[in-house]
Amino acid sequence: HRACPHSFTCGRLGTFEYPFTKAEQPDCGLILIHDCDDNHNSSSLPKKIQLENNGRIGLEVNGITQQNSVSIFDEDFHKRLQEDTCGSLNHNYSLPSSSPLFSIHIKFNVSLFRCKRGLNMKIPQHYYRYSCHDFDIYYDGLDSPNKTEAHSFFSSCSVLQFPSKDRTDTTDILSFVSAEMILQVVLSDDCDNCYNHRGGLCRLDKNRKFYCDASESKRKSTILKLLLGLVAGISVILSAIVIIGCLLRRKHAPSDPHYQSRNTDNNAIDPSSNPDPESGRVYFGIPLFSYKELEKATYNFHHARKLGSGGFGTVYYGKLQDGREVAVKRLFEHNYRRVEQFMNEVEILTRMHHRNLVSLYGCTSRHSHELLLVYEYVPNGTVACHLHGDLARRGTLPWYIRMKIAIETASALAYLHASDTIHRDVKTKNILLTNHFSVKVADFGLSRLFPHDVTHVSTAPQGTLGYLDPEYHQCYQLTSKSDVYSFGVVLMELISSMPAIDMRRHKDEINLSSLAVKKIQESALGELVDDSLGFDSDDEVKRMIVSVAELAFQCLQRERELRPSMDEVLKVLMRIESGNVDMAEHVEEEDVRPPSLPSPDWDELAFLKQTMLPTSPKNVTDKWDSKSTTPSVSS
Ligand SMILES: Nc1ncnc2c1ncn2[C@@H]1O[C@H](COP(=O)(O)OP(=O)(O)OP(=O)(O)O)[C@@H](O)[C@H]1O
Repeated sequence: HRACPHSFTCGRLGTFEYPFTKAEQPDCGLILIHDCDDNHNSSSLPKKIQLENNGRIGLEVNGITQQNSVSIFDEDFHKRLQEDTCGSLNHNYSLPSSSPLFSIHIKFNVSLFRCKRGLNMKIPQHYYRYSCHDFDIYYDGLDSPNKTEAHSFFSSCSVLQFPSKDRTDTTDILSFVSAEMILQVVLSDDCDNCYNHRGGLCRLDKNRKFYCDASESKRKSTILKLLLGLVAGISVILSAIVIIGCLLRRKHAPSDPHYQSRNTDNNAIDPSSNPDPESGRVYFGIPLFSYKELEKATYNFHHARKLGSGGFGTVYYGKLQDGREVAVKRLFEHNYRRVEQFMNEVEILTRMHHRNLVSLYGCTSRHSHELLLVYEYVPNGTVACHLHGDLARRGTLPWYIRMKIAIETASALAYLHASDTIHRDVKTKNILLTNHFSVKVADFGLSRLFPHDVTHVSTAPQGTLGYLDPEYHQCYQLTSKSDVYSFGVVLMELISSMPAIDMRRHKDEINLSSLAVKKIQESALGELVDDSLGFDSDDEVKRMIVSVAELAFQCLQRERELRPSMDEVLKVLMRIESGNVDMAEHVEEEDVRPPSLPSPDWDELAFLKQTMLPTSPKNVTDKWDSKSTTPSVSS
């Protein structure tokens, strides 16, 4: 398998790694992808996946979501669902039987209850009924995670499992159950050990028993052993000569105090004398992890465990000994500036507890071999990824989920601001999602605490192009209104599904903020809206999108005094979502109040009584008077 590449490209689907392999190289992986090399024209063949050796080659691959997950479309199942819905819902959906080398899981599985017809019962809240000739199907439109109550309620019915695109609230069974799904491939322990630790490839022998084909790595390790033996032999001979030489010199010369003291100093700084001093200690109230433990949890920072990279380091997936799944951020270099950033991030995060902020479980100490941060693992990718990245698929992020994302992000930012903290790098790549599409705002690496008595902090510009506050860029002055500006860009991304910067757009439209402001001023918001959201077909969705665009326009004002505060943004979003003008009484305490760090200035009552943000001078669908409040139209 020396000829096996570490990864391969499959047309527009991107890069795949083991256990996937091109059908042309079946020995290089466990799951074959067909027609990867057919990319010559736009109507190239759809790529197909073959889950079993000699099995059906029927499932179309839509994309790769994470290193071990693919998004697929089962055309046969789709046809059966459309043509004979009841027949297809009569039995569980099943995938080919698992191999001893790996198992395949459907990421979003939904449960349906198939009950005898005519059960005259009052069905639980959120549940819907779909009637067939011989039976009725009941399902939870919200697919709430706690099924215990439902299972006892439907105890006389059978439970069936089907794939779903995501967990969406739906009354239509044909969008709830879906032929589009994400498959996750998990290697067996033996195979995982073989591939990730021994550098081998997993194989089955004639009797379908596992063996690890590590022939090349064995050959390499034999050569290595021989080399090591040779080096060790030479070292022993050289050491013997040096020792004999020294003994002879001592015998013939007076003692040398300088030599002795240098020797002692060297011993004092030998790092190996204290190999793992940090394990189990606590720093700023958070646990310190030992480097070794994290090395083990991430399989020695194996490339296959890499979740992504940012400006400060690389993030790896890991599993701790106690079973917790974690994201370990490994900072690039151990120099002073980064140590400062690291400690800053640790200090801030330990003091922040909010349901929409990523939790920090712990870190290694500043004296450790390497600086590592251990975060809760948030499994469902970033908002950027769902909007215009690897996970983007038409219609999978309906408007009401985007609204929820906007509100939860605003809630996390309002909380940070109420704790006198500026995020500094608000962007859709820093908004992570759980499997239920709840927000976890991440990456406080650029945050700085600022004292109560100053209105800005003067510091070098940091942040990401496309989201940068234009005033901050000019004056190097940072206030919480810089986060509000960036959040305005996030709102426009949620409305349009376009990236904040796109070099392929016309030069005046490279920045989404400029494009958005231009379209709003031209009364052409409709041209910007992602056409899968129902802007033209659903009046309620249109009302919300128009109001959110109006709010985004205010966030994008060039002059920061004209921008609303994050509290105001949150309240307006909640009002837009509910359609209720008098929302003040419904603001939940935890939405903004910092529970562990109440600011002395914080007056909750005053906050709740605050009037709502006045609406814009004109509706965004009207022509905007550019003189009154013109946001930044340049980068
Ligand atoms: N807690 C986490 N759980 C799951 N994945 C994570 C977590 N934190 C980060 N990631 C993944 O790692 C990637 C890199 O994260 P990181 O914060 O280092 O950089 P970034 O936000 O992409 O860039 P920048 O350095 O500009 O902020 C993210 O895009 C995300 O996919």
